[in-house]
Amino acid sequence: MLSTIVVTVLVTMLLVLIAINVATPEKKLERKIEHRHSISDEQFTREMSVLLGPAILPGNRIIPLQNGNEIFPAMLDAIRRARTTITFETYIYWSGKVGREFAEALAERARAGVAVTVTVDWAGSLKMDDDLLDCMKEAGVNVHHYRPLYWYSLTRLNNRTHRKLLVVDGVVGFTGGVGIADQWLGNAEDEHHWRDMHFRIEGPVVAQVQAAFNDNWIKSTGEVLNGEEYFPPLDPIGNSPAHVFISSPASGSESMHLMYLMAIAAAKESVDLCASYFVPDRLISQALIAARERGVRVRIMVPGHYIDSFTVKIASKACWGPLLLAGIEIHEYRPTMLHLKMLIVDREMVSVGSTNFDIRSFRLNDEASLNVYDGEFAAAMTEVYEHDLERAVAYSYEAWKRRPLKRRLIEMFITPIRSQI
Ligand SMILES: O=P(O)(O)OC[C@H](O)CO
Repeated sequence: MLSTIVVTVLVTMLLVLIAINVATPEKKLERKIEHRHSISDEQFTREMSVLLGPAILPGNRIIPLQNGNEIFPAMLDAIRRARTTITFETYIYWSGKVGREFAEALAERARAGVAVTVTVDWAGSLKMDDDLLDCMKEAGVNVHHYRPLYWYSLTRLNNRTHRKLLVVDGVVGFTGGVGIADQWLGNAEDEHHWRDMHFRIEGPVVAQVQAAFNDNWIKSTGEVLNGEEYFPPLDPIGNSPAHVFISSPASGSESMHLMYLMAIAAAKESVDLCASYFVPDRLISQALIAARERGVRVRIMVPGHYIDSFTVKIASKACWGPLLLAGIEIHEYRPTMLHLKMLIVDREMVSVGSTNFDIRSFRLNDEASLNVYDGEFAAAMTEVYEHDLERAVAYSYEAWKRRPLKRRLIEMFITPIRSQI
């Protein structure tokens, strides 16, 4: 009898100890970041460099690509010109015309002797037929599924790689919002062709894109891809200072969150945000409102009627009230699904890449973003932003208050799980 009690007490203590260890994570960012310096201030870029990891490197050329019409030909052209190495990481890879073209182009290069390495997220590629994988594997492409479903990895099932990275011969890089699927074909001309941007990158910062690819490759395979064919010397080729940085729950998950908070806190004149999935947390909402209160014009562009996630649509709108009331502008893009992820601050800094403006991207997914600190580039991106804005309609606080009761009820169910969507 006594021994049963002792064993029960010991087992209970052990379970409590385990529960406390599991339920007491390290602290996340929870305090507001004050406005101390502006984007053009050297202190701002110095802090961005050291806090996010990779140094800001001068001498890059960043070419914006609009929609599938420009994005896919540019990526495929770079792949077809590869001489030594291709590294490619993507979240969405679905069967279809685009998926087939990429698989065949990658396979062709592998057959020609190029070392082709591909990381495809397991969940993001559930709609990818096996024949595309076979086509690549038979040609010698080294393809890995990121975090496939195994009984022993269930705790990591919710942490996907959402990164979108392509590097060819270590000298040309690409990142942006695009997935490998037919939704992105065309020129955003109707609801079947999404609006998105990707960026062709040349110059010293390409090495950071390569390093970002290596991060998950090492995690998946234990192998590092190095040597001159992956990291050649990269001379300055343009005028844009930039860096590429990553975030992951496995290491430095707060980088993205921190980057957005610091950039918004630094804003003096304007914050222009284009967010395909806009579900801000409390800190981000506070930061946007604080920026507005110190006179910053804050414009947020989100998808309107056309959005592929009903839950995001509901969770997003549920948080618009205080933002609109503070004078923040929210515009709904009309022609098609707006999938672009871009932040422009004070027409000085631009952030683009895979990162959505939601809690999943800040806390759960592996992301990679490119920050460019170049007024000329930011001005060009502001023009693009304003062109898109002409195809959007402003949403008002009055309209938000008039949301139907049914919608408010659904919001009550979705809001508690908004970090997961
Ligand atoms: O997660 P994203 O931003 O790559 O978007 C993918 C879409 O949700 C696919 O439906």
